[in-house]
Amino acid sequence: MTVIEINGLQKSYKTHRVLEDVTLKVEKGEIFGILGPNGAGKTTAVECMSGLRKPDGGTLRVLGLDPQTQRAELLQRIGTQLQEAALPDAIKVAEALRLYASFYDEPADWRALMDEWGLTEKRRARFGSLSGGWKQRLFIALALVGNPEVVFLDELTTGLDPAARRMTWGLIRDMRDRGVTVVLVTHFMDEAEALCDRIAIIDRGQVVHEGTPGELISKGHTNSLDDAYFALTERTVS
Ligand SMILES: Nc1ncnc2c1ncn2[C@@H]1O[C@H](COP(=O)(O)OP(=O)(O)OP(=O)(O)O)[C@@H](O)[C@H]1O
Repeated sequence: MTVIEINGLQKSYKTHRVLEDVTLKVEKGEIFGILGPNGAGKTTAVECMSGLRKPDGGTLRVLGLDPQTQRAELLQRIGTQLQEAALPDAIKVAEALRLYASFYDEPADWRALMDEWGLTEKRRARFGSLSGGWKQRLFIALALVGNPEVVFLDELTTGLDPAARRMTWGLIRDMRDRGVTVVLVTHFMDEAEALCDRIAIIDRGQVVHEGTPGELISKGHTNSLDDAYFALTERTVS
């Protein structure tokens, strides 16, 4: 079942055309990676999918809904990773989960979620006192508190130490195993190779390559996604 269908998506900021013509499909229950260089338009595309930005052209459906005209309904069914600035430093872990659960008509049991994601021991800790890894864990739990069918994660593991990244990968796989569709923007090729069922590489506002990690590696005639990415996008390391 297709959960996200985008055709010819266009978006400009004033005169700067960021998305030229993005076309892609995301299927239910997959981890779908979006890769591409800085400024390629990855975040803009994800923001259009979650209704945060209004596209200038093309068609876009998420769970069969138009993110612009049916945003309220869509927000009840998707989860979006918060940016760090979205939470006040003084809020406690349990308070944040309870607060975000209150935004949804049919939220998950936030106490059970807190437990499942290992956050109970930190329930009285203030957000500002958490390390990066614990903050990410809380962001994942908050993205799931509305019982979403689709979750958007944008550079979730940036800034994490290797152990925290690995732990976060496990959490993302757990999400998929519960049937949640995950859209993951990342700059880490090892992460994309380890986690993603399918990947779209966006460059200069278009999907330039799409496929499973294995398909992209074969297409690039390389042995790793990292090498394939450079071969396929013809970018050189300066
Ligand atoms: N609100 C905005 N107003 C004006 N320009 C913007 C805005 N948001 C993004 N841009 C510009 O649009 C382009 C694409 O940005 P976007 O964040 O979508 O790219 P990205 O692929 O996610 O990049 P990165 O990998 O660096 O996070 C960039 O040139 C950026 O400067």
